Amino acid sequence: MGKPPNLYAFQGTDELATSLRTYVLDAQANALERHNVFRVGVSGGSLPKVLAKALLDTNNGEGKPEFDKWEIFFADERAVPLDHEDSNYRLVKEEILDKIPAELGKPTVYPIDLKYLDDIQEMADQYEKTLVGVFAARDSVKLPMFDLLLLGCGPDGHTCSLFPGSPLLREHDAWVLPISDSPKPPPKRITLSLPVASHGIKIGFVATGGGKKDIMKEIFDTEEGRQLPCGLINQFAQERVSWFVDYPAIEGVSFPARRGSL
Ligand SMILES: O=C1O[C@H](COP(=O)(O)O)[C@@H](O)[C@H](O)[C@H]1O
Repeated sequence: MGKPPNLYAFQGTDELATSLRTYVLDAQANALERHNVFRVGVSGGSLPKVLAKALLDTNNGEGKPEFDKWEIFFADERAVPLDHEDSNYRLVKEEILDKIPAELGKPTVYPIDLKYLDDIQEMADQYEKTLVGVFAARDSVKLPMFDLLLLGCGPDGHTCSLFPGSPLLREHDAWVLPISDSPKPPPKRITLSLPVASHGIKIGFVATGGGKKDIMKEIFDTEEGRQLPCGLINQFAQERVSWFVDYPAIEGVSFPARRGSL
């Protein structure tokens, strides 16, 4: 039995962003030492804004993101054009990519292939092929191992586009899955599978605001919550998981949180 996930709580998003920066830069340093590249999977939703605060404040602490060594993948993506308001790529581009100061370099980004907007099975297969190309042949690597996965938590406990009760949660072979009936619009999406989403060297969740407190209590304090997608990642990845939350998001949560620092 491994150690439980880490739950770090902060007064507000400024403090949260400062610690998230330290966490990301630490993951970057480890990755660059290991293989001179930093492979990161990111989510959409509320995450990119907080991540931008963490990464783009050039006056914030020691160390800097070395973006020219970053390879950015999408933990999930909606089957829409890249400039569509629902696109996770658009969100990450507008919040982060477009604002990276030139001296920090440019990351390599892997968006979905728009050729397959009408065939999400093919879109998922192609994104999986992209991962295979980067993480080495599927036969030799059972699962791709991201250096860092940065995930969100929906108010129903979903993460990536893995929703509570979805049959996709039982998929153990594919790396990337299509979903055509997402309960949250838009319905057509692709997502990393649960085994891949649980397999990062580090997995950081960000959840902020009082709107998340009920689901945080469920995930951390109840047996049913441990079966929700976020709870399953907590179970599978244990101490490789770190949650970055603000105080309103854990109001009433009994699971011990470390407050104010990493
Ligand atoms: O639909 C999605 O929702 C989740 C959670 O979003 P949040 O706004 O509650 O943080 C997000 O992580 C995922 O990437 C997105 O496609």
